Amino acid sequence: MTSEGVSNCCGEAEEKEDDNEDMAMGCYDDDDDDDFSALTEGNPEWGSEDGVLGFNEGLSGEVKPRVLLMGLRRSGKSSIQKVVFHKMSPNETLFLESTNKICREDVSSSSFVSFQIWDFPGQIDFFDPTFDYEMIFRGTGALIFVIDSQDDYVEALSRLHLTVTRAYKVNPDIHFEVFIHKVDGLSDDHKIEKQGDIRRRASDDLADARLERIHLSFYLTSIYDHSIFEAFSKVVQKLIPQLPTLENLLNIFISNSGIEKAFLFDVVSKIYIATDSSPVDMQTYELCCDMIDVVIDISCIYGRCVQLRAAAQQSSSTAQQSKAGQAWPRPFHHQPAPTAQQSSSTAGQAKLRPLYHQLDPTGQVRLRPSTTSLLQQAWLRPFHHPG
Ligand SMILES: Nc1nc2c(ncn2[C@@H]2O[C@H](COP(=O)(O)OP(=O)(O)OP(=O)(O)O)[C@@H](O)[C@H]2O)c(=O)[nH]1
Repeated sequence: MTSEGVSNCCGEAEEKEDDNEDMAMGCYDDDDDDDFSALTEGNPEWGSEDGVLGFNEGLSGEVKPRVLLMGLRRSGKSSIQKVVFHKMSPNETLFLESTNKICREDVSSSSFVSFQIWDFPGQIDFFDPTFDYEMIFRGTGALIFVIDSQDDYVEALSRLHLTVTRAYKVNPDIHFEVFIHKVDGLSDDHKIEKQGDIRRRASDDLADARLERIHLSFYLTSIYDHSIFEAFSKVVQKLIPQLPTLENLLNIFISNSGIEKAFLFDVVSKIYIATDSSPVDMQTYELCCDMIDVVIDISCIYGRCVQLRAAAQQSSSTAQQSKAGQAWPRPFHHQPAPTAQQSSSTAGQAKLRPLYHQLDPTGQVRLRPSTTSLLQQAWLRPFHHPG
């Protein structure tokens, strides 16, 4: 399953010309001028009367569930969005500027994966009377509240409580997801301890407000490993009404094929939208993610990939190659020159870079070290034909 549509909130637009893949970028930047005032009632503090959204669009087209990313400033909201949906490398998030307006992103990977992500500025006070939070929460499927685990989380917890209780009153069907984020800096014991403490305090706050019925799900996440993809997978799965059917099909698939574990992946984001009912082992998930990279790398070498040269232009100035990554050097001659639109699509290049980032200035295709090592492992392993 490949991603057809992902929209970018930062004014970049890309179109991928491929038979089956279109990436439509919807932008909510200074150029848009729509109904955002309906939300903010013209409050310029939100920085977006020229910004973000068409709230009437539900009337004209399909209504997609919303996934809201909320939390205090610098908790990591935009980084999560960029790493998961734009393939930004985690280190690049160090240079992200603070978000000062709501950004909406359409993710339309397939008929199963279709939602909008709204990234809220940390400093936004959406309970200001001039801010129509009811309108936001009404169409929301999941609210992800991001807590920086490396910071003092007392303020974050009171903000979480306020957000959840308000949202629940407007829409009790929202799934409340708490990402205890940036856990890469913590030891395993410390992670568990933090999670327990945050869970206990959040539950106590809800109990004090006699709102025990609100269910919060907690995840330990970091953009520096696969935990953020796993957590997002679980969030997205809750928005897929066909999930039980998909799980059943995967159960049937593994019981009839002898395969140990099956995931149904959205290839580009590496979110898995369903798996069979056996428990998910993180290492298996990571291995599958790496194998997807291998397949993409190889299909990029042998498949039809009109944007490769555009990616090469981007990569040639940035790629730092390690010796281990120089497997399969291969001259690259047959790609058509990019159209003006393609070559101007910096968003497209950014997205392609992690997938194809192994093109050097001379046009040699080079695989990522992880791809090379996986291929080596696969080739060194004895092959037993089932027959
Ligand atoms: N160590 C670590 N740092 C992270 C992680 N995720 C994000 N960061 C860093 O946290 C800082 C803030 O990230 P942002 O994504 O800009 O935070 P934000 O919540 O969108 O901030 P606002 O736009 O101000 O609301 C950046 O320097 C990121 O590199 C993580 O998983 N681990």
